[in-house]
Amino acid sequence: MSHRIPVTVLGATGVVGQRFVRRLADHPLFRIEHLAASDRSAGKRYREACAWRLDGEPYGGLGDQVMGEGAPEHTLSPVVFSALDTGPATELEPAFARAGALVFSNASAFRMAPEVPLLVPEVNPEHLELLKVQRTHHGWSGGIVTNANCTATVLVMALAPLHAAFGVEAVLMTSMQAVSGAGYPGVPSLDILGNVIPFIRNEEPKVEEEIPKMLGRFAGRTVTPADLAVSALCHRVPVLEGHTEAVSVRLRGNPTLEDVRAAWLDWHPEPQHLGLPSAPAVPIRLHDEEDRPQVRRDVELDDGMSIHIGRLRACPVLGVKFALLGHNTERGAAGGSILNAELAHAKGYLR
Ligand SMILES: NC(=O)C1=CN([C@@H]2O[C@H](COP(=O)(O)OP(=O)(O)OC[C@H]3O[C@@H](n4cnc5c(N)ncnc54)[C@H](OP(=O)(O)O)[C@@H]3O)[C@@H](O)[C@H]2O)C=CC1
Ligand SMILES: N[C@@H](CC(=O)OP(=O)(O)O)C(=O)O
Repeated sequence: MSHRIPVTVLGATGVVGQRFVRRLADHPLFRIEHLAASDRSAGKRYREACAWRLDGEPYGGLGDQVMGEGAPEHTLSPVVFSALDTGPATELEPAFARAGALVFSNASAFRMAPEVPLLVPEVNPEHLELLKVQRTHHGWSGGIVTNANCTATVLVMALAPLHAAFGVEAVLMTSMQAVSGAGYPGVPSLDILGNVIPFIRNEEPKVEEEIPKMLGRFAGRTVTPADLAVSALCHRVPVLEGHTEAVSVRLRGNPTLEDVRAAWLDWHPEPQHLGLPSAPAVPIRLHDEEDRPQVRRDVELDDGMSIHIGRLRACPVLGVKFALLGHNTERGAAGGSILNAELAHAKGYLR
């Protein structure tokens, strides 16, 4: 496996960063060269810089690796996975791209920049070509590819087959989001235990603007956002991992529930055709039981990379409604970013 591409993980101490490290520990295409986070962590061994919070081999076997300074002069690799907070990402991600790295980012800093792909490989693989526009625009040899907000990622995977088959006109989505979405230490236990908090800062506008970009049409140089209305109502609930979403949609032509179900079942997107290592065999798992999907029973299936849909039924207001579930820190973060990098590799952007 010596030909694996060296990578840097920025933000390696955090909730998402640790998941990157676990996934990359035995990845067939990538190997971790550098670990970095803030100045607080630089110079420490990885095991001293943070407490490992995941199952599996602690620290991905890299507990003794000394953490570097998160700047391209110190920790440049051809591929950079960024699990940085948005503030430091705004400065550091372009610095790494300028220095020649292809940065796969989880942060929201550049998601809506017109020249930056906002990528979910099953949904809009062609948007990756924006990298060429980006490189010309900035004169970079590297680049930035972002994944979407975790709530938006799960939602867009459910909407994409419906948009392709019928056209989505309107979406109303109410989320119940896990505490891991707020990073570590996140929401204080005294605030969230036995409680529901009907506010997550900036979450609703992110979902409402990211969905049309991802479903938008790429015409060689730009993405024209899809013409659909999205309304998001976001809530924090006392769940560890997994965002549940109650979704109502209005589709063109008022298809039947059977047509909707067939559109999901007939969806065979590009990552599955390409056999990308992190692509789940079945990206959408449909549940027929009356009380599924459930976080505790379903969200870890397929290493957290598939989404789950159940309770499909008629909506008297918008036409169709269903329950949706996805893993916020895997599909919605680390796993999604690594899948983006696998797609870039398959398309020849990485050697
Ligand atoms: N959690 C989730 O479900 C999702 C998160 N994201 C995004 O991923 C990113 C990481 O989130 P998450 O892991 O939850 O957050 P955490 O708060 O758990 O981790 C933040 C990471 O950023 C590092 N960091 C903080 N300040 C700086 C700085 N000034 N310079 C360099 N590094 C710094 C921290 O390092 P140190 O330990 O040294 O302080 C830590 O490694 C965020 O942009 C978030 O919005 C995206 C989708 C889903
Ligand atoms: N805000 C999301 C997680 C997140 O970090 O989103 P974003 O990457 O858009 O900042 C949540 O709290 O569940």
